Amino acid sequence: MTQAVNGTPAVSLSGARLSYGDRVLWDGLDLDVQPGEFIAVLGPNGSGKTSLMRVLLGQQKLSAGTVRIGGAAPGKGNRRIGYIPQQRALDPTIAVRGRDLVGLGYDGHRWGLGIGGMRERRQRVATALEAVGATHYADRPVGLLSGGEQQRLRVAQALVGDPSVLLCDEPLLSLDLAHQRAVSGLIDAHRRESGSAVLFVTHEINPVLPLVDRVLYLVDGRFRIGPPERVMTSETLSELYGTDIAVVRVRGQIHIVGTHSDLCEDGAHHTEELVER
Ligand SMILES: Nc1ncnc2c1ncn2[C@@H]1O[C@H](COP(=O)(O)OP(=O)(O)OP(=O)(O)O)[C@@H](O)[C@H]1O
Repeated sequence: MTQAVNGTPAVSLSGARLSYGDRVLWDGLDLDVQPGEFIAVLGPNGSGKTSLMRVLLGQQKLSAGTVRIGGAAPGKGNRRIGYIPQQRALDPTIAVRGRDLVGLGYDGHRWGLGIGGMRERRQRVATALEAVGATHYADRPVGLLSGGEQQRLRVAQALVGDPSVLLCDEPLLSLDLAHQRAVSGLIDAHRRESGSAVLFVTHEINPVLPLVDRVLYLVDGRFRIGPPERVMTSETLSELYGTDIAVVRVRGQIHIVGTHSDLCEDGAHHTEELVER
């Protein structure tokens, strides 16, 4: 993990609370994320993971506490946030080409590019497309691409602007194993080379387990923060879920064993780690 040059965390939440009406998603959340740090954000459906991303993007106000991105309030000033949103299939009638979609990620914080700037932009977009294996479909309309192909473009779009904070909301969904590895490798390389802090929402920790510095695990208003070996234990997860949960490690992978209703809000399926008893 890269240490902050001037000691300013890439992301800082202090006494953070988010509630919608009577429903408290999380409260008293203190979290400083250092440049280059990789945080996995875990928790069942509805525990507030995407809402946390929205707070960091400046799209959702905290109910209490403070949030800082690189020392400043989130929002318009923080142009170097890369965001890979939770996947939704794009409208099939969208005629924009993949190459143009990725270009928007480069333009986000640059205005009035001269000729040299345009050349640089073209090159950076081409490199990002190549890195996610999207070059061969970059000139097709994005609406006609498969879910996995669209997802790889979103990853390229988030990385092309060289973000200092990378927010990823289930970026591996609908990717095959080879592309899951390629995408997590790209995110890892980016944070190592440019010191970008990564907050990575996922229901399945195993594909990124070797990259994870700390886990933020949210359950029904409660949370735990710490390295995977401290948070992903039977004791901690049983406390968090308020019921008997067993965490089993098999060949370096983590499996959570509990009943379906123990692990899911409203009985909804939430995790591929789930092993029914
Ligand atoms: N603007 C809003 N107003 C009221 N309730 C909201 C709002 N946004 C989200 N919620 C509710 O807050 C809860 C948390 O939503 P969020 O999308 O953050 O959960 P999540 O942990 O990302 O879930 P999932 O794993 O299903 O993606 C949900 O019950 C959702 O319905």
